[in-house]
Amino acid sequence: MNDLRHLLSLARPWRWRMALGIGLSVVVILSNVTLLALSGWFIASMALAGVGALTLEFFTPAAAIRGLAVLRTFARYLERLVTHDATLRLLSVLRVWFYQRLEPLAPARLQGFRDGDVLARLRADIDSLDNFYLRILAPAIAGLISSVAILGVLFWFSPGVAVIDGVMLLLAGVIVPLAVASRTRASGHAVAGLRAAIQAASTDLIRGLGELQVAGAVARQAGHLSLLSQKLIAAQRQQAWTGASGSALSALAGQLGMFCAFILLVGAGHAGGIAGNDIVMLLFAVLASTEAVAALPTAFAALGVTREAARRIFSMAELTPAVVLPTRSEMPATFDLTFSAVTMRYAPEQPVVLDSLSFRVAQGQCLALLGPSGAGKTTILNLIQGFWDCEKGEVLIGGHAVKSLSDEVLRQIISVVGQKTYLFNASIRDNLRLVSPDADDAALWQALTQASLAEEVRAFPAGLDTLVGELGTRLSGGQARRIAIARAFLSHAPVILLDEPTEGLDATNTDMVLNALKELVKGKTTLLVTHQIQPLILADSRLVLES
Ligand SMILES: Nc1ncnc2c1ncn2[C@@H]1O[C@H](COP(=O)(O)OP(=O)(O)OP(=O)(O)O)[C@@H](O)[C@H]1O
Repeated sequence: MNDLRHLLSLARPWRWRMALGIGLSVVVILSNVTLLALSGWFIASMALAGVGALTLEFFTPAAAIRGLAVLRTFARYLERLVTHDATLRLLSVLRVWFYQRLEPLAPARLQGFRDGDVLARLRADIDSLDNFYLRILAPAIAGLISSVAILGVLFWFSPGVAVIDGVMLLLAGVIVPLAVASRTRASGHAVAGLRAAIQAASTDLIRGLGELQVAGAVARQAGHLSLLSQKLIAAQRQQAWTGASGSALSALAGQLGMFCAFILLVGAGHAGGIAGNDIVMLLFAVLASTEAVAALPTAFAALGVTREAARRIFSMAELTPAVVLPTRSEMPATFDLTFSAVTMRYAPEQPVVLDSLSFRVAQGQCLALLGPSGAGKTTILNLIQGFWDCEKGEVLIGGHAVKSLSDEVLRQIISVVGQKTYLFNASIRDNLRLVSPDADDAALWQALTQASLAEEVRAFPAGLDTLVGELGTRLSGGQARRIAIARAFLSHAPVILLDEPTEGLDATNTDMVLNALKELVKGKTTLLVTHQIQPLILADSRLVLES
């Protein structure tokens, strides 16, 4: 329930809009009940007037019936407009709010989650929260207010009928929905979990299709996905069945209430306590009053999914980032890089990766980091980028501790060229503008020339508009690497981190990349991680780490 309360606190800015939606729902329910009751009364009165048992002025009730029909249609339209508007506004803000909380968690805190799972939280779980106000909170509050109003009016006519209707509303609007919610709690958890598992398995299937095909494992992965889908269908079917059974029970309670009221009212009618047309009106009112609570059983069937979705979102959003960087900081005046007695481990129970490591890279110099696999070279790059914090010691840029610099400053002063450059499925222009959104074509061509890529891009029919494909699959490995170098030129970052910049490239591409990097690192403080010999021509000095 805490998660749902948290959700409500995020919805505070729209509380008046939400209250208006609930108010309009009450108007719809009450106009419907009144319309049916008044129509029943009117028809019965007309019949009695027809046999001369009653004289009737029929203009006023006929006009009221027309007025109520118009009111209920108009109020229903407005209610849909206002409640959906409030819900969509809440969801859009929630998505941005969640993304803003995710960003500082990457990459350190998100490594324990599968990509598909994070995506499912951002998309499907947030979508599930539309149930909360639209299908659960608003109908429940509107149902409560309308029920009290209906029972008040019934009590004025006949306390006995009010008691019968009260019991019926309690049964249909409280007991049945609560029973439905408790029966669907487990399947609700399962639905949210299975949706995330399906998202993760589909991501694996699409991303690893090449490997799966080579290993002949596509059918196995597809079978796993199909199994998860069947489980999801079974869980959703169970929810739908329970919700539908709840609705049937609620409707039955309504009919039962009307039957009991009928027996009571016919008895009262015989005793002369109540007129025939009023009996019909009250019976119709009892029957129509089920509308106040009719939506609740199916709504409460969705409560489990909604609660689980809220739990999954808030439990991730409440994680503390591995490093909390300040929101603002000054820009260092110089850009030398210092590790001062740095001791680092990834978790308290894990072994030490760096043990009292100290070194300094003077501004404009390039230091090559060498050492066996697992010695901690990538860890050093992670610390400089502010992705992780060290246990002891300090990492400084221009005399400022990295963790005292804001995220914005760090991203401005550091540029990374690694073997795994993420390219978006967009044009070359858009991929370059990622680091410099305002760069014009002249600046982009200059960066491409500096990265030794301009000639090849000119040769593409679409030039800068060439689409690079998913993860840059339409470019060669060397071209993708040189896009990363062009980005580094565009960013003008004074600190360059090179992580295996020529790994996996053939001799020609290695030469081209190294020529571009020679230009890039001129005058910049550079840290080069490599297992290869050729990139060492970039380095002014070397540091060999022991395993
Ligand atoms: N995110 C992480 N969580 C936990 N342990 C990690 C993490 N990243 C690296 N390690 C561990 O830290 C140690 C150093 O890893 P690191 O990647 O820094 O080595 P490396 O020198 O860059 O290796 P390689 O040359 O193979 O890339 C390894 O034992 C590794 O298992």
